[in-house]
Amino acid sequence: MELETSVYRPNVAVYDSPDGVEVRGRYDQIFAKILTREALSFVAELQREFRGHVRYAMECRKEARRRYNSGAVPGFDPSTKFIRDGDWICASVPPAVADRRVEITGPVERKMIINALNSGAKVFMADFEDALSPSWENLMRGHVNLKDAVDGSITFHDKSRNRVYKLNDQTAKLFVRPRGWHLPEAHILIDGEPATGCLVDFGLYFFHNYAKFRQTQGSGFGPFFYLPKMEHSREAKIWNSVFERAEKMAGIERGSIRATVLIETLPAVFQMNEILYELRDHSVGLNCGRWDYIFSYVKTFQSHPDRLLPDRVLVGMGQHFMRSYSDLLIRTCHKRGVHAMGGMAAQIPIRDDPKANEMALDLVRKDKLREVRAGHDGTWAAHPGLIPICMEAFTGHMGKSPNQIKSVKREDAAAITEEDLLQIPRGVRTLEGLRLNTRVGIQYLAAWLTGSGSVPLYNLMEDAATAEISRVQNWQWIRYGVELDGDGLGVRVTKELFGRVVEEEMERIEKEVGKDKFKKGMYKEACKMFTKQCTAPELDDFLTLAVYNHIVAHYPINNSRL
Ligand SMILES: CC(=O)SCCNC(=O)CCNC(=O)[C@H](O)C(C)(C)COP(=O)(O)OP(=O)(O)OC[C@H]1O[C@@H](n2cnc3c(N)ncnc32)[C@H](O)[C@@H]1OP(=O)(O)O
Ligand SMILES: O=CC(=O)O
Ligand SMILES: [Mg+2]
Repeated sequence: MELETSVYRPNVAVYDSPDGVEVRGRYDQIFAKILTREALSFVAELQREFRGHVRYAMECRKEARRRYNSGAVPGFDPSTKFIRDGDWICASVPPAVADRRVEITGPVERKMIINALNSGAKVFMADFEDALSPSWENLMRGHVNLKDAVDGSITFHDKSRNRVYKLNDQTAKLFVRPRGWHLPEAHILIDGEPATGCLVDFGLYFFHNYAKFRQTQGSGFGPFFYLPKMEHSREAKIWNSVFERAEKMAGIERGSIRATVLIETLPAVFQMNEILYELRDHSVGLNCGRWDYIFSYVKTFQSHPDRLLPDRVLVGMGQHFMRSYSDLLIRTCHKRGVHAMGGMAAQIPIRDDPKANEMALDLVRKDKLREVRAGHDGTWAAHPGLIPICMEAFTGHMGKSPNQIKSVKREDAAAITEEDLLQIPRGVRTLEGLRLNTRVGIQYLAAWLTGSGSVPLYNLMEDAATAEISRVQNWQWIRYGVELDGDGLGVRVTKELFGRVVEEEMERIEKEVGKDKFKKGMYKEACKMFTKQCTAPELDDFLTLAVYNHIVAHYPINNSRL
């Protein structure tokens, strides 16, 4: 089916909502096929059953933040030692996803979905999170696209190239990543309050696709999910209960739904066993979400001036704390019988410069070789052009074995300590680092405000996680007036210096993107928001949460039942 959402006209129709559910997003006949009374009822049931648990989990996050802000550091929880020491394993891996050596990720856009499913990767992670700006239009089109993808009917006509896209016979297995627990969905009110974003994402996708998915993609299992940004196993426990609730509603066997949890917050690295334990009937492993993990390191230590990060470009997987995290994740997953997935290299192919392209591809190759040699079972690719390199690295090492779960135990990683996981990253802090964070942060935010959640900037993939690093690093350097190395040697980062950098970088952005695009885009608004965030007395928890209201578009006429 070709997706043609209706052109805008004043709302005269409304969604058929159950009691207590109010849809405040634009009405569209195509969206109405997703927002059915039955699907909305299911979302409302999830919201009503779990909202208290979610609220409590978010309060616990705040409480932990207060402790870290008073000088505490995260560590292993003595009260759950029995789980870490126990001999349990997770449910066995569904055959359909035993081999996940290369996974491509991308937002839930129509053409991207088709390209990703056809890309030759083993898995496609369709993203409602880091790679998506969660506007009503993006979210609802995303659901329409996924439904068409699961039933195999998805097509896309690129009119500018007169090219029609459709699915190949062989496609990647689909995983869906709902938003994190912290994000609301302001266009759907349940009992007068915005719904929890991830329950909307999960609920609508599950409701419409579970049957077809299990038949065509999961060989009796599924649907499959990626779960982002958790900080504690109590959050995994909520997901486990959500899955059980969904399985019951659908009348399918317990343990059908499977999910990989991203370990992408610093507190969560101390909870990996506990997270797997909570999800042991629904787990297909853990993944190293390296970009949010770096962001979380800064956020966790926002009140620890002795733990400042060096330039963003220097915080790679070679840093001791990052290597320790990846090694311990591999050991933990393999001990529990599940996949230990690697992460995303930020380099993307560079079309117009063969030499720079070769250098970028070489960096990706090295990153993937490091991952497979360490014992990871698969990795992420940001772009179809990187899949052959990732495949070569993993297949070169694993051969025909679908994964390394049984063959690489990494017993040596049992010696990794709290100190290893928290070790301060080494490197210089430079004016160029401050400039790059600023230039990238503003351009990313401008894109996000206009509907794009992942963009190429300076030949790298930028999404919400990488933009967060830019924001919090600037905040930290300004807050503690760090002394710069390199060109800015001896100069301290102050609000005044940052103000000058912002002005100069805005001029540079205007030159680079051209006056016309600069004027039409939301660069000035983005600059204002980014500057405010970097200079705020208190660090905001999430950039995308702080600016979310700017992409909310309510249609009150929807409610008048004309
Ligand atoms: C930190 C994390 O959370 S990582 C996970 C979240 N981030 C992501 O998923 C990022 C995914 N990647 C992307 O969004 C894109 O690759 C970008 C924005 C980085 C670069 O996009 P572009 O500049 O448009 O790439 P480019 O022009 O080279 O694309 C060439 C072709 O590849 C396709 N393509 C690019 N990336 C992807 C992808 N990830 N999935 C599917 N297709 C893709 C394009 O659609 C295009 O197709 P076409 O030739 O049929 O028109
Ligand atoms: O979601 C992935 C990350 O690196 O962040
Ligand atoms: Mg992430």
